[in-house]
Amino acid sequence: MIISVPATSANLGPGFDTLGLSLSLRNRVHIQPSKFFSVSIKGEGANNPRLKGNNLFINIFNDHYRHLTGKRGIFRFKFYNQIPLSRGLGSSSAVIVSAIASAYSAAGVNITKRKLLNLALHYEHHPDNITPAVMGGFNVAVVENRKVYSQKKRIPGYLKAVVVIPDKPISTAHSRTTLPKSYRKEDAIYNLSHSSLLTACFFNESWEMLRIAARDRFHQVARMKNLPELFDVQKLAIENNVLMSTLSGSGSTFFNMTYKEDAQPLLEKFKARFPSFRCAIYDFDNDGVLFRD
Ligand SMILES: Nc1ncnc2c1ncn2[C@@H]1O[C@H](COP(=O)(O)OP(=O)(O)O)[C@@H](O)[C@H]1O
Ligand SMILES: N[C@@H](CCOP(=O)(O)O)C(=O)O
Repeated sequence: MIISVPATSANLGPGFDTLGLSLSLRNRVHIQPSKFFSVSIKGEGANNPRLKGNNLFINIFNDHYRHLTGKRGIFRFKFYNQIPLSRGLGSSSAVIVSAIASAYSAAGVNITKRKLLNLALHYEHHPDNITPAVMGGFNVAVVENRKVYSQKKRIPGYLKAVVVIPDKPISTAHSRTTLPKSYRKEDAIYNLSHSSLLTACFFNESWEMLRIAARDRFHQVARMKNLPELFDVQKLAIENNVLMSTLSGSGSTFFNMTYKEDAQPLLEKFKARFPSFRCAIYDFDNDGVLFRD
C-alpha cells in the first residue's frame, strides 16, 4: 500500500495557527509486511541518519498499529520524500498524517479523514498544517474540546505557488518559543480582521483583495529577523504584484501566490536575485492525504 501526503503552507500571514493550504509536493510511503524491519529513504532526509531508526513516523505508526491489532507488525518502509524538513512546508504534519493513515491501512481498518485529522491533533496541537495535509485545498481550522472544526475551499488551477526555500532549517517548536507572550489589543484586532478577510477572499475567489488581507502583526517580522534576506524576498514579490507573499509556517520558506501567467517571470527574478536559495513553482493540491493499495 502507498500513502501520500502533501506539503502545506500554514498561517498565510495573519491566520496564525488557523489558516493553511496544501501544495502539489508530496511525501509517499510504501509499506510491505516483511520478515525484517527495514527503512529506506529517497529524496528529502535520505542522508539524515536520525530518520533511519526510531523516527517520528515509525513511532507513531507502531503506536497505532499496535492499538489496532494488539501486535507489533514487522514491515519494510520505503519513503519517497519531496517535502524539505524544517523549512515551513509542514514536513512534521505530513509525517504525522501519513504514519496514522499507514497504520490503519496496514491493519486493514478504514478511517475517515475527519477521524484521521482528530488523531493527528494529538501530535501537533495547531491545526493549520494537519488540516490541509488531510483535506487538501485552503482550510480554516479551529480546535474545540480536542477536536478540529474546519472548512475547506478548493483552489483553482489558474493560481500557482512560487516558493523561495532558503538553506536554513527552522525548528517550529523552537520558533514558537521565541514569539511574544502577549499582544496589544489593536494588533489582535488587526490579525483577527485580516485573517477573516483573507478567508472570505478565498471562499469568494476575490484574489486581488488578498494583497491587503495577507498582512500580519503576530509572528512574521519576529521570525524573518532570523533570516533578514526574507524581507528582500517579500519586497521583490510585492514589487511584482503578487496576490500574497507570506512566511510559510514558521519558515524559512517564503510562500507567494500568483496567477499562472505571472509565476515563471517571478521565479526567474527570484532565482537571479537569490541564487543560493531553492526556488520553485508548485500547483496547489486539493486532495490531501491519498490511500492507494
Ligand atoms: N520525512 C520525515 N521522516 C521522519 N521525520 C520527519 C520527516 N520530516 C520531518 N520529520 C520530523 O519533523 C521535524 C521537523 O518538524 P518542524 O520543525 O515542524 O518542521 P516543518 O516546518 O517542516 O514542519 C524533523 O526534525 C523530524 O523530527
Ligand atoms: N502555526 C504554526 C505553523 C507551523 O508550520 P510549519 O510548516 O513551520 O511546521 C507556527 O507558526 O508555528
